[in-house]
Amino acid sequence: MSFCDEIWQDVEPLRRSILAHPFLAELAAGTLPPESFRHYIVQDSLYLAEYSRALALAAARAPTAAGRLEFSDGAKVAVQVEEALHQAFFASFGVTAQMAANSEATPACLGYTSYLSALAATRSYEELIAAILPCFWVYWEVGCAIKPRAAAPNPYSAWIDTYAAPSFGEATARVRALVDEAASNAGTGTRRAMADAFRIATRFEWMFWDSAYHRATWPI
Ligand SMILES: Cc1ncc(C[n+]2csc(CCO)c2C)c(N)n1
Repeated sequence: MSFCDEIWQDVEPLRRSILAHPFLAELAAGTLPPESFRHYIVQDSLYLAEYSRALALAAARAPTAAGRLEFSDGAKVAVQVEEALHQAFFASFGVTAQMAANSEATPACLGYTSYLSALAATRSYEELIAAILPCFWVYWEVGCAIKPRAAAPNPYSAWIDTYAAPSFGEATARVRALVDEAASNAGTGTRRAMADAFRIATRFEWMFWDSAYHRATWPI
């Protein structure tokens, strides 16, 4: 079994909770309240800006040309494609540039992005890319799970199609291969730290949707 297969199996209960989350169930059914989706896309814009930085730092530290290419491309795509998707949703869900500019990252969003930044600043390349992987892999799994059972027409179909696209599956497989390669050259301690980083980032993926579903704010 590859390292990625092992860590994927480790987070199986988390993945089950993600797939069963009402945010995704209602998104698939097309019944998710627009206010929850609006909250999600505004927070996701803030997330993507920071995620792109984490990818750029992973690119800078990648020991191989394949890693530098994949992560620098990912950093660019995170800004370009995802923001294009967001702009379209901003328009159709009534989010103005002003609303987006004035929004503040929620605890879930700031927790996730700060965690990635902390790994990039003070931990190994191996841990950083293990924490980067759930963003790809969890979204690919969610896209593939939702697409066949999504209601049609669905106000969220562009979002679903993005993450169920074969090209996105291919990008996920390439990042997975880079994580497997890093793990195969790493010692036991680093592999354990990679598994922890992967699990923590997967938890943050659940928290991100949960926070949007409840339209969370800071408690104080
Ligand atoms: C909270 C959150 N997690 C993951 C993604 C998905 N995603 C964001 S950037 C990227 C890779 C480069 O495009 C992927 C797959 C998201 N949008 N929001």
